[in-house]
Amino acid sequence: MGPFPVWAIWARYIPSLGPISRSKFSRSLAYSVPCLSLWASSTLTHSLAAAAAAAAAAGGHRHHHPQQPPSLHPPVPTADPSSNPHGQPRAASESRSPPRSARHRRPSGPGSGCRRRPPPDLNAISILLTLMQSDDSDLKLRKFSQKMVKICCIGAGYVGGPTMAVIALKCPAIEVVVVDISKPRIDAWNSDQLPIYEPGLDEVVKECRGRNLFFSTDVEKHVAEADIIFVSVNTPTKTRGLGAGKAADLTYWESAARMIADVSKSDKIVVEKSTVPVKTAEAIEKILTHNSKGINYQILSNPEFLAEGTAIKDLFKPDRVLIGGRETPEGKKAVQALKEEVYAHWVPEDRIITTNLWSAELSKLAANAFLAQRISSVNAISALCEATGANVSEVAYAVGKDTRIGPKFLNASVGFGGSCFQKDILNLVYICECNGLPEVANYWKQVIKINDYQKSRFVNRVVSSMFNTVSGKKIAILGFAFKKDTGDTRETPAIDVCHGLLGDKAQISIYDPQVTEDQIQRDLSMGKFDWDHPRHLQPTSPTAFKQVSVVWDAYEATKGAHGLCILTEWDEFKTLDYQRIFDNMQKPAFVFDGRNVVDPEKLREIGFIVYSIGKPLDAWLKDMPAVA
Ligand SMILES: NC(=O)c1ccc[n+]([C@@H]2O[C@H](COP(=O)([O-])OP(=O)(O)OC[C@H]3O[C@@H](n4cnc5c(N)ncnc54)[C@H](O)[C@@H]3O)[C@@H](O)[C@H]2O)c1
Ligand SMILES: O=c1ccn([C@@H]2O[C@H](COP(=O)(O)OP(=O)(O)O[C@H]3O[C@H](CO)[C@@H](O)[C@H](O)[C@H]3O)[C@@H](O)[C@H]2O)c(=O)[nH]1
Repeated sequence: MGPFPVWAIWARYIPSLGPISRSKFSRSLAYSVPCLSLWASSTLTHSLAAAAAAAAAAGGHRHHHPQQPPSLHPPVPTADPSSNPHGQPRAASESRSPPRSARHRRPSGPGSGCRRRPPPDLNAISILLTLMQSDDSDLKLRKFSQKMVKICCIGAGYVGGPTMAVIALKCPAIEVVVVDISKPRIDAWNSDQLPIYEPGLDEVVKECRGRNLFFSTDVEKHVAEADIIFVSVNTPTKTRGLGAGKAADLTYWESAARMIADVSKSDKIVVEKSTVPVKTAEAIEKILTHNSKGINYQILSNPEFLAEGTAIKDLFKPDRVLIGGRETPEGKKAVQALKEEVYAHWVPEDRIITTNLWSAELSKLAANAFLAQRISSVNAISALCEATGANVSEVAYAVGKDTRIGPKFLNASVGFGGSCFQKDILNLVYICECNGLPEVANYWKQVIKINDYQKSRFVNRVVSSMFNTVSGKKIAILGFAFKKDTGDTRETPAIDVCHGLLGDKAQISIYDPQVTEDQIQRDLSMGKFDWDHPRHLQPTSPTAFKQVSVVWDAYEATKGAHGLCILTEWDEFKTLDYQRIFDNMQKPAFVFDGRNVVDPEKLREIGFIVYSIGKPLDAWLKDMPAVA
């Protein structure tokens, strides 16, 4: 099969979006082998052995794929400037540092934003040190280098990019190609300015790119050549039809599976990296085997547990790697192959867990539900703290000291955000409902309800404290990303807080060190769940919010403001000159700390009226209703 333009691939494999070649699909159904022969561990081993021989002949394990187009290797200087996705194809320049002087200029127009990167931190330094030490571990692992395995990852996003970069780093004998339908995103991966900001990522990519790590839009070619295919595409919440607002939309997964079936000529291990509903592997298996043309596929579930902002650290030292497969001899061999060929290169044996497929798929949803539940638990307690005079930090500390509970993930906040928690819990809720378990569904729904309550409670505090109206008042928003150390704004609580304030006609001035004006305007105008589609498919309203301005400096954002809201826990917000901020604000000057990053007592000494989530209330706030 010859090379295919990216858009053609898209149209071809998504029935609802383009003219899929249905006749072709029926044909392949007709000629597919009706009975899937045994998973060819032998066949795969043969192909691996053949590749190994080729690699040996090529003279070493730092193999460059002979067919790798040369254009993949040199950095591509610019990406589509209009691409600043909501976690989707993002212009390379967007998360990067403008010259210092430029930071004082307000960005205007789509894609004009350049954000500075925080100075190198200890985390990045420790990653560099690990990189320097990795030569040593490579030596230990040369035994694997006799085999040349080729990996292709479909989806060059927050998961596909970093995970594959780390696999390439830790497994120099494996060639890893990350493919995507988005050209701007691939261009950015091939440039000096990567499409996502993640501490330590640049160093890892620089080490491997062009050696055994490649980024390409030639999806079909690399899928056809791969032994192991990771699928790390979007799995958004459905917005229409059956299960709308809850169920996972598997359009992108299905299109990837159909494409794999169509272009494969050799046996494959297909790995679910995306977070998917339980039993997705069964559906994928059906698509692949009905189109198999005698090719053997093994489907594995290998969910990703990295958190943004610490992705590289998490990938270097995962708490666990989970691999689920069929409990057949062939399934077990595929699990072993992924374990030994890939993860055993750097992950200790006792951290690699193997399970059946459904346990692995469900564990991912369950893990996120448990994590989010902790945050909703502490946030629920934060409301009670405010009502009673208890301090949520003290309560969380005391509770977390119980070794059965533990101290992590007990920071009260304005609410959890990010692309995963809400989506995955909704997915879990839907699965429970489909399995006739409404009580279980309602239990998990409550985690999201408390999260929504926490966000609206915060907005109510702002409005009610400021004489029950913010109409025409300038409110500064410090922090828009869903957490620190990332430029990602997907499901950030800042969106809901801004909508709440805009609903009361506030004038909003936003500063975030990593998020651009274009992105913020897109976020505020996008429909619920629309953000989780590839950029070119995201519907957005063309109108920008005139009451919203985005500035490059916290002092600029707060100048003349009546109140300021801290919505992301960026370290720099701890050390701002709050006296200077106070002097330049309207009086009375309010601080609403949604992340508990400032010391409320110190700020009160300056003269601020301070609200901190779950902390004893300022005398001023005590007289105000908790709910406006
Ligand atoms: N972001 C996280 O921290 C995280 C962590 C663990 C798991 N996950 C899960 O991983 C999956 C991917 O998440 P992400 O944050 O990387 O998303 P993302 O939007 O950043 O990346 C997905 C990429 O897939 C591409 N894509 C979609 N369909 C494609 C196709 N048919 N062929 C080729 N490319 C295609 C898109 O263009 C996009 O670049 C989701 O299921 C998510 O729930 C995310
Ligand atoms: O004590 C806490 C911890 C987190 N948060 C908030 O919770 C959200 C999610 O944070 P975090 O879990 O650190 O980031 P994610 O990148 O969303 O990672 C989660 O979602 C990923 C996608 O599935 C999983 O892979 C990770 O294991 C899981 O931690 C953010 O808004 C945080 O500010 C709190 O409010 N309080």
